[in-house]
Amino acid sequence: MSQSQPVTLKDWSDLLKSLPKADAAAAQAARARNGVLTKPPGALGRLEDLAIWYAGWRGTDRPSVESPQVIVFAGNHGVAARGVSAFPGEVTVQMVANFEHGGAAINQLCKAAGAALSVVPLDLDTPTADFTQGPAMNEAEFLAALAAGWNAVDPQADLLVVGEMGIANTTSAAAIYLALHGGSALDWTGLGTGISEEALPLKAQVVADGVAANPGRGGLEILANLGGRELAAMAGAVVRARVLSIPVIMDGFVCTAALSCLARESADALDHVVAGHGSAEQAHGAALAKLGMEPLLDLGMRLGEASGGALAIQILKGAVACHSGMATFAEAGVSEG
Ligand SMILES: O=C(O)c1ccc[n+]([C@@H]2O[C@H](COP(=O)([O-])O)[C@@H](O)[C@H]2O)c1
Ligand SMILES: Cc1cc2nc[nH]c2cc1C
Repeated sequence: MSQSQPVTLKDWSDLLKSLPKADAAAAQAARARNGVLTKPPGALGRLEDLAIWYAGWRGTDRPSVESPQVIVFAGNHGVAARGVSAFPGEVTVQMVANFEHGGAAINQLCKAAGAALSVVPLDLDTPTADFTQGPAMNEAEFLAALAAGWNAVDPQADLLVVGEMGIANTTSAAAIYLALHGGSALDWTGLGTGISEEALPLKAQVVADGVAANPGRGGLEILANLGGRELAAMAGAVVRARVLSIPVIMDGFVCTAALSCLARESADALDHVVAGHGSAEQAHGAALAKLGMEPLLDLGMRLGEASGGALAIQILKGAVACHSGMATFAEAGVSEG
């Protein structure tokens, strides 16, 4: 589908309200095929619905996963200066170099999954503003980050995983959840890269201050005010994937925060997205529940950098391989129950 790139905030908001739907006929045909494959009905559990979901978005009842793309967006946060992370802000740029040299977990997980990795650093020399003092990004900065996400998607990919790197961005994510869902700052604040339990109240106070300083409650508004460039870019990439009919696996706590802002703008915005894994960050389960999503994996991971999403590619590949490659009862001469 040729959808021109949104430019203004109104373009983004209009597009979110008129997103393309899955191919219902392809999904129906895939459901019928699933019903005659050589297995007891339902015996492949969630893999069955996963394959049908993928078929609907790819527009064919026997799809395959050949060209997954993983994108890691990186951004720096003004709020890092508040002492909310166990690591200093310079680790963001250092880890980007590590991604580029192949030394990070995500490099190995992409290799293992047969996925292409794109690394997109976003103005790392210019951290976003400290959101306890006002919006993290102005409109121009926010639009540039959304556009960077849009442009990073390979139109030839048949699956997209988005993830991020950004010291202090679990503070940003917690503030987004508080703004979206309410409750108390402590409900949404966790240990991130591994701050001490003693440091948690200070982090929660920064989260509360950020939400108090930024009263807007629209999804894009919250993303601009409390997010960061890498969060906005993940959102931009996921919208582009939707118009290209590329299904998406999302990563953990930070990724889910960014995409939850899209769901606030439009209830069906994440229909082409599944949750790759449940992060160990304590509020991720509640955040996924708000989206009505269950993660594919739950391995106690809390790394970010798209790692949980990249690992989940292998689950999706398994689901789609069974769906498209298995024999039917008729083909195999197996008696149905
Ligand atoms: O997304 C998650 O589930 C997640 C949970 C904990 C930490 N992270 C990663 O750790 C960094 C943010 O942690 P922090 O403590 O600096 O806010 C950032 O680079 C994230 O990719 C990510
Ligand atoms: C070393 C390190 C690696 C990461 N990868 C994603 N977030 C990260 C945060 C740190 C601190």
